[in-house]
Amino acid sequence: MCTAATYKTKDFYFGRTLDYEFSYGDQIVITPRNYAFNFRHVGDMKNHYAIIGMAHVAEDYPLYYDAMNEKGVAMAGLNFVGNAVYAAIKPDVENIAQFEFIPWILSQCSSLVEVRELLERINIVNTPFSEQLPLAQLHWIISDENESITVESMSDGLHIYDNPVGVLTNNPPFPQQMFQLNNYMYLSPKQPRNTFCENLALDAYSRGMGGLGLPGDLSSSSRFVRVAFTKVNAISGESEEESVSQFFHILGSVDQQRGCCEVADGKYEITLYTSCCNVTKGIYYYNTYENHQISAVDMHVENLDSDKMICYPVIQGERINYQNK
Ligand SMILES: C[C@H](CCC(=O)NCCS(=O)(=O)O)[C@H]1CC[C@H]2[C@@H]3CC[C@@H]4C[C@H](O)CC[C@]4(C)[C@H]3C[C@H](O)[C@]12C
Repeated sequence: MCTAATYKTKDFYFGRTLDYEFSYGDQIVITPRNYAFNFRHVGDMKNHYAIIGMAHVAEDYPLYYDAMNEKGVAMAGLNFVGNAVYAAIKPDVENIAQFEFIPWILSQCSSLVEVRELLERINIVNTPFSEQLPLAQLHWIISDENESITVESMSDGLHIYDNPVGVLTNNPPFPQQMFQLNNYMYLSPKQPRNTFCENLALDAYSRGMGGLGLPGDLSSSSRFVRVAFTKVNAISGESEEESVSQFFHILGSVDQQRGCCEVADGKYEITLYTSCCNVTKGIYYYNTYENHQISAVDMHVENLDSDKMICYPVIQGERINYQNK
């Protein structure tokens, strides 16, 4: 399971949790403007917008999980198992392998308007990266500071949905996730009034009762509702520290603790990492299950005109700030 969300203060923020029982081995990867992307079916792209994100690197190629570009567009791939179906190669369209989708969009789009145009010509195809890395069944959220969309490639074709709430989890398909929010329209951060029965002396005996009924479990539909409620009500100051801190709290509402979600005998899904892109400034923040401290990589510190990939390892291990020794 995974969860993605957007957040706006002075700057625009986008990020995700990546929940799984093991890591593929990931790094924070920058592909500068002159790194050549050799697309499998549409040829080489020698220059493009610079990209930063979390990726597994194989054969000098960044297999991005989530990333943003220098123009303010961000996107993430989340599991969509049992529903994702990729197409066969077709003539007269842009055939993009599923693992190329993030580079394809982020290398050339400076806004969601441009993303929508590019998506009119795209065919997301079932070409695997390699024998060792077969097709991942994913769907995607793509955002800029003005809007978000969800992209789902299914057996009945490619679906592009407006995503007015700016969050995504896993199954079921996005329209069903949005529909279930109808069931929670009564939730509120305010204390409830007694509309149950005016003759009963009901008492709002605890704070937070306006949210009673918000699902608390780790299923993807429950995480969708929970993170949506948290995100739409979240308030913070506008500074970078206050915004980033608040963003981690929003995704913290759907954090997965080891032991609570068994996926096989003795194997547990956990939140391996949480990311927070400052999409306006090109700074990639993250923390991990084993390291709560927020680390950051700023793309604009690098030579973005280079033709070589730039990689930073994920920093693991808790750093505890002892105050008296
Ligand atoms: C496992 C993750 C989703 C986590 C998740 O949602 N777990 C819940 C399970 S459940 O849905 O709740 O049952 C996903 C998210 C992004 C994926 C990579 C995308 C690039 C690349 C694509 C290639 O084709 C295959 C290898 C590749 C490195 C992919 C590996 C893996 O697939 C990644 C990490």
